[in-house]
Amino acid sequence: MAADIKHQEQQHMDQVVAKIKLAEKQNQQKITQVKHDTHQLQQDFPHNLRLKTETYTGMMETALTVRQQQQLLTERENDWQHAQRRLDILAKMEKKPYFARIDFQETAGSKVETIYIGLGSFADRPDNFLVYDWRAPISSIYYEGHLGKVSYQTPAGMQTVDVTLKRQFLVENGKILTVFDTDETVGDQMLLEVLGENADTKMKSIVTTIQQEQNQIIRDTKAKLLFVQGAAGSGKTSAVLQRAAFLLYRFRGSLTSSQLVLFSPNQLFNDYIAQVLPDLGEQRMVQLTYYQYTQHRLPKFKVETLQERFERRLNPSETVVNRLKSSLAFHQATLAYATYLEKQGMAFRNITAGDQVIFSKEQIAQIYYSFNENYHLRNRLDATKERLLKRLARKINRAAVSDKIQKQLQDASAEQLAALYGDHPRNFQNADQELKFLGQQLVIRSFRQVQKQIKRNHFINITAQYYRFLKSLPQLLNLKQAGLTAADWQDAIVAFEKRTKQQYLLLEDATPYLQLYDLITGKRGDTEIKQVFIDEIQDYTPYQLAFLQQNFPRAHFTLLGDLNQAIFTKKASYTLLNELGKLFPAEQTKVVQLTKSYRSTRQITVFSRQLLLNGAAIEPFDRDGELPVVYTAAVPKRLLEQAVKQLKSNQQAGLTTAIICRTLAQCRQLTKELKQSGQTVTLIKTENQRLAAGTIVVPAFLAKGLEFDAVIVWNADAQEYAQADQRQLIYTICSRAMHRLTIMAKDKLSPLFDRVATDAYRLICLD
Ligand SMILES: Nc1ncnc2c1ncn2[C@@H]1O[C@H](COP(=O)(O)OP(=O)(O)OP(=O)(O)O)[C@@H](O)[C@H]1O
Repeated sequence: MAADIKHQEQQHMDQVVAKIKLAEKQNQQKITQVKHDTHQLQQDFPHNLRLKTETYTGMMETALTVRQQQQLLTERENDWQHAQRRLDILAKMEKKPYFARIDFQETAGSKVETIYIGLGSFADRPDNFLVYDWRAPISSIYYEGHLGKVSYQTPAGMQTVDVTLKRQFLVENGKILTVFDTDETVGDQMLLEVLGENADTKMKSIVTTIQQEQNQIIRDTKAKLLFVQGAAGSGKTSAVLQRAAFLLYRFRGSLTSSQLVLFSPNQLFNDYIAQVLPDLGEQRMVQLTYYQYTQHRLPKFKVETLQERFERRLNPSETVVNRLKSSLAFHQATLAYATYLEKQGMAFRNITAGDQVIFSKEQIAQIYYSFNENYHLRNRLDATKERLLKRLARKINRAAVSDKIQKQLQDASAEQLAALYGDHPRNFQNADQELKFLGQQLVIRSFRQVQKQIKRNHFINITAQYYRFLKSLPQLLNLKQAGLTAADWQDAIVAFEKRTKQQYLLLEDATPYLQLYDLITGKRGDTEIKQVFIDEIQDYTPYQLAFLQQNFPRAHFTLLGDLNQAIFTKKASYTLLNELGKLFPAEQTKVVQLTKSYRSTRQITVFSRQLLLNGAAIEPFDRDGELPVVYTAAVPKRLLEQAVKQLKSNQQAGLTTAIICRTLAQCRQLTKELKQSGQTVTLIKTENQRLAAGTIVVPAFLAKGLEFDAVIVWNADAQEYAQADQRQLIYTICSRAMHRLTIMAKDKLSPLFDRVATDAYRLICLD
């Protein structure tokens, strides 16, 4: 019976594949035709073009012809790109035309309809869809429910159908390997197959096995803020990438991938996920890290790096200062300070030429505050610039006829004078006019730098301004309420001053600094960006989110995170959700929880969730594996020997291993030792590296968001992980493992593991 079904389905697939191949051929012909047309257009163009430059109408005519030619070429180019993209999708579909079949009835007694769902849609004639795109409204029923009545969203409203069959296929190269008939949303069996595979260095799309709750994230089009809190490995990153692909499809014609931005935890991660959108047949979107976003706008500073942020140890008062600078209250204070600056308190720099002061800071301040109260900071700055440029022009005119300049002109050589004339026609009314003109040219040259300083806002001093803001803070908010004394705050200001002298900015200062800068210069947000996705949101501060919201005023935000993996913001992350409520109105916010973890085997998830104080809600996916193993030894050499053995055993099982240490220094040390023992390992030192194949040694802060077949947690002892706030870190590290987890500790395992039941792992003492 099953064999019959498989046979029939294969026959159907063969027919579809044949039609896809035909379409590929036609597409290829179209591409060849477009290429030929383009080539022809370019060749013929010089012959068809008659340059008419004598008269104005002639010139206009020529310009018009050139424009038409450009338009034709652009059209061809678009046709070509479109056909090429279609061809790419067809080539993929030829190998795997679809992965599911659904039979359903629209109303009781009506004809049973059958649809097939694949990576893209395919019709052999208009409206005769042999395959539906996974993002089409009707495809939603595959992801949304069991057999029986299922509702799905269409542009015209909700539709309900009666699903009578749900069939999934595992396909390779046009051949059906397995057929699953299921009553599940997306059957566990199929998921098991997919999850049992070994990891690649690139993330894969989950299009065939998207789960119901993930589908809600992917297909939401209403929320202005979509907040996803999900356990490690629950598919947040996967869902957001599918979501990007979905939105591009749903709003095709009005949304392009350049209007999407993804903020990711580090560059390594960008490399890891880079292939998903292209695999789904879409173009890549802009991906960047928050560090890149700020550092690029602060070229004169060295902004704190990920590693520095992670390894920096804060004393109690620094922790409170850090929390304050990260808060929405501090953001409010920045806005309030900007309002105050409309009346007084702006810090200016002299405008100079060499050592001569052209406009003093007092003069500039006087101009800046001379405008009436309707002028806000942006207009004030623009009006000041305008006034300064006018005054500069007057200065130039006066100086042009001064004795000093006229004397210089008399001494000038013929070449120098020719340079001053430039292209200007030499039809002056009289000699005075001519000398004035030459004088102006001479002065303009020496004042060019001054003009630049004015135009580029060099007369405003942002560092001094930010410093003044910090000093004014006690008037803007209640320090005591924030848990700080005046003396603590004073210390923080001194520390800031010291750092800025070395051109160094902590990440906690970088954002307020930029925010103040933007308020003063009136920088407008980027209205082109329509969707902002932020992964690992727990590592962002409320201040940063407020800043991003201002920078992308038209965008919808999708924020994904796991408060249990807050390895940078630690406890502070728990206030994030609260603070978010202040940024986005509740009626435009949707919160989705993902509790099932797909990445790891049941044993690994059960083990790692016990590391958390509130991990009980995390549901393991029922995929069986080995118990995690913990090795302890008093002699470090024993652990190293065991690590080498473990690497070999992992390799034999076909598993790629990542050894994760807490710090980069430990990674370096371990890499050295492993290499001395003859192991081939790659040390991941920076996020700018590529994820190499084979064993890697990687510090915890770079392993964020990634996953590996096997993980070895190095130095998991009491010395290394002693503090309560490292609980999230150790959870993050352990939850990177898909199939096998090994933990190595010198002497005694860290007390952070005390909560884990002893039957959740095997403990082996190597002494
Ligand atoms: N519906 C699904 N079908 C198949 N695989 C899935 C599905 N959902 C998640 N996975 C797999 O689970 C693993 C974890 O997914 P992902 O990295 O998206 O989770 P995450 O929530 O972002 O994790 P973390 O917070 O730990 O970084 C990936 O290998 C992904 O392919």
